[in-house]
Amino acid sequence: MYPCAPEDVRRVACVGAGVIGGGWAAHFLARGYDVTAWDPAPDAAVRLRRLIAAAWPALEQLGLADGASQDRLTVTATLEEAVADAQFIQESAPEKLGLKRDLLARLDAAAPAGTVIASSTSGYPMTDMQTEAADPGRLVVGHPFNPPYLIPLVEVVGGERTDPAAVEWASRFYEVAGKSVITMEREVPGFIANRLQEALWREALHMVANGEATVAEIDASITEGPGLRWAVMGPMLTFALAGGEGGMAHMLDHFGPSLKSPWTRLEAPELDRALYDAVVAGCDEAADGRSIADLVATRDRGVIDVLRATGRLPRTAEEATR
Ligand SMILES: NC(=O)C1=CN([C@@H]2O[C@H](COP(=O)(O)OP(=O)(O)OC[C@H]3O[C@@H](n4cnc5c(N)ncnc54)[C@H](O)[C@@H]3O)[C@@H](O)[C@H]2O)C=CC1
Ligand SMILES: C[N+](C)(C)CC(=O)CC(=O)[O-]
Repeated sequence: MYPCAPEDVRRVACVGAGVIGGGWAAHFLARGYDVTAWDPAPDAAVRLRRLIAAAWPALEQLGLADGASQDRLTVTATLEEAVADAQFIQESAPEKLGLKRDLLARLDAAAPAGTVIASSTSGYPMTDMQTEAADPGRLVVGHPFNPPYLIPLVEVVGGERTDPAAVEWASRFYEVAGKSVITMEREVPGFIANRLQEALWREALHMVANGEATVAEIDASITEGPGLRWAVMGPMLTFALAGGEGGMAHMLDHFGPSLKSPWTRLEAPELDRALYDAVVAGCDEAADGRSIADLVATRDRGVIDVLRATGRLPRTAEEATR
């Protein structure tokens, strides 16, 4: 049914080549795949090659697969050419439901029979996106994190009409391609990680809107605080340690009653013009004159340092050869 086993994939198509599609293309190239890409924007090829070139130093530090090369990228003139021989397709077009529905149906019509098609959507359930496709069984969500070439996690989930075997195939493929995979049994709004991030972001926006904290204070509260722990242990195990020898049970007995109010207090904030402007201005101030390219390079260096420090990457040349 599938064109090949996940282990035998050689050609991947990336459709939509902005921040995320470009990041996926960089990741797949670094893993030694041939990548075809299509994006309707007139300047897409130039932007894509620039993004991949900027990511490449970080990818070299992570370690390139044998034969990996930026030259294995082909940017095609049409969507049909991009997917004609693809053994896996990653869709990363704008987050608009109608566009995703039409595009996934078009990809389904053009792709070789059985090729799995994954959407990078950061929130739409596949059930809502697969409505127009003739073969919805091969459509899955493969939700990455920015940048996909550095952040290991991808959340995989199907829709009501997805064949569970396609979810399994996609999860295995991502693993082979070097990702850390969470395969979800059922659709959940925002998947897992974005649901958590959205809760944090909702509170952050409320604090900016109410003048309770600045953008800089919000960022520092995470990078100087819980963010340091979260790269090592998730929020659950981290809080279990807050209970001392009594672990999570003591933590819940001790703090549960006092936490009930903050859990239920706030609705989504109104993203009005004043809040929009305050968040944008706060981020400009936090960037302190650094360009987006400078910030990307700083983030990439920092994430690699964290991956090394937490043992996900070798710390020294000696460790790398062990
Ligand atoms: N930016 C982020 O942090 C993350 C985004 N995502 C998801 O990835 C997807 C892409 O988002 P970004 O890369 O951030 O957006 P982006 O705006 O950077 O890139 C979107 C690209 O799609 C192209 N495009 C427009 N119409 C298209 C069409 N009909 N077919 C194919 N391509 C088309 C645009 O020219 C553009 O290059 C979205 O579904 C988003 O939710 C997922 C995880 C993180
Ligand atoms: C902002 N975002 C919702 C598009 C973020 C994601 O979907 C994942 C990420 O990179 O944090």
